[in-house]
Amino acid sequence: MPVANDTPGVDIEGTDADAETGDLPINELFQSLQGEGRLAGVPSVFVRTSGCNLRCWFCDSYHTSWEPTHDWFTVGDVVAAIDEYDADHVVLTGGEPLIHDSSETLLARLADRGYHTTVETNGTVVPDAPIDLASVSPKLASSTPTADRDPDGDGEWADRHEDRRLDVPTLAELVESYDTQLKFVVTGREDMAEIERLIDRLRDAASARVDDDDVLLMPEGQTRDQLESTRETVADLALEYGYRYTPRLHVDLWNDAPGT
Ligand SMILES: C[S@@+](CC[C@H](N)C(=O)[O-])C[C@H]1O[C@@H](n2cnc3c(N)ncnc32)[C@H](O)[C@@H]1O
Ligand SMILES: Nc1nc2[nH]cc(C(=O)O)c2c(=O)[nH]1
Ligand code: SF4
Ligand SMILES: [Mg+2]
Repeated sequence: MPVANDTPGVDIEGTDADAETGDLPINELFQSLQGEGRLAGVPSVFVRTSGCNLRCWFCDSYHTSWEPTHDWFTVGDVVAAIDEYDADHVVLTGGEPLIHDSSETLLARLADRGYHTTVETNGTVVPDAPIDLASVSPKLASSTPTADRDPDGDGEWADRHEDRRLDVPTLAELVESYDTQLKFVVTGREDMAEIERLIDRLRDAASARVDDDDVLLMPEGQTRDQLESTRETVADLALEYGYRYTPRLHVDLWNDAPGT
């Protein structure tokens, strides 16, 4: 269900509109196969919130970050919409779902109802909520929207993105609190030194283990054609470094069309 846009172009990040009402800005809600990560292939209901505290230049969900669009749903309405599907797995994504306090309420309600929940998050916020799989995608330097790569301007977001994108204590807390996969968007071999350094720092900072097979390399690409040029390189890097590779099944199957 793609939802209508009642507030075109409004930058909801940094506002507390949702905190006042308890409602969630929902960009889309649909059923598909989980396309990424450890649970790739599992039928799941996706809830995509709008608004993000980062601005990756490659964001495949442009209408939740660079130009957020959404309708406001009560948590009860979201639960009712999920219940319409015959599914055991729910994926809460965005945008950045964890910037909204009501995502915690939603996750608690879903746990009470017996759903398995995955949260797709950029790893800059630690929630207080039950989550079965924290699917954390820390953002590398190659994600920064410098003027030459900005999809929407001249690099106005670059400094804010750079300041916010990585916080090792926050990542350590996530790893300690939840069953976690670390899913890096890889643009090329140049990303590997930063990934290795970050994993080392995280292992030093966190009391929980971070195994090599909790680290997933995912090729950057919003379309089949773009993935065509990155996936083999990234698969080879996974083999070389001993990390896991994750496909992007929804791009391979449906070219990341809305609602897939
Ligand atoms: C749109 S994000 C939403 C969740 C959260 N903001 C985050 O970044 O993890 C969902 C997933 O898509 C990944 N992603 C976004 N754009 C991508 C691209 N162009 N290629 C590969 N993965 C991408 C993100 O890294 C994340 O794992
Ligand atoms: N099929 C499918 N799998 C996904 N896994 C993570 C997604 C996301 O956008 O967070 C996603 C998505 O958008 N579609
Ligand atoms: S953190 Fe996630 S939603 Fe936000 S801009 Fe990056 S990929 Fe898009
Ligand atoms: Mg996606």
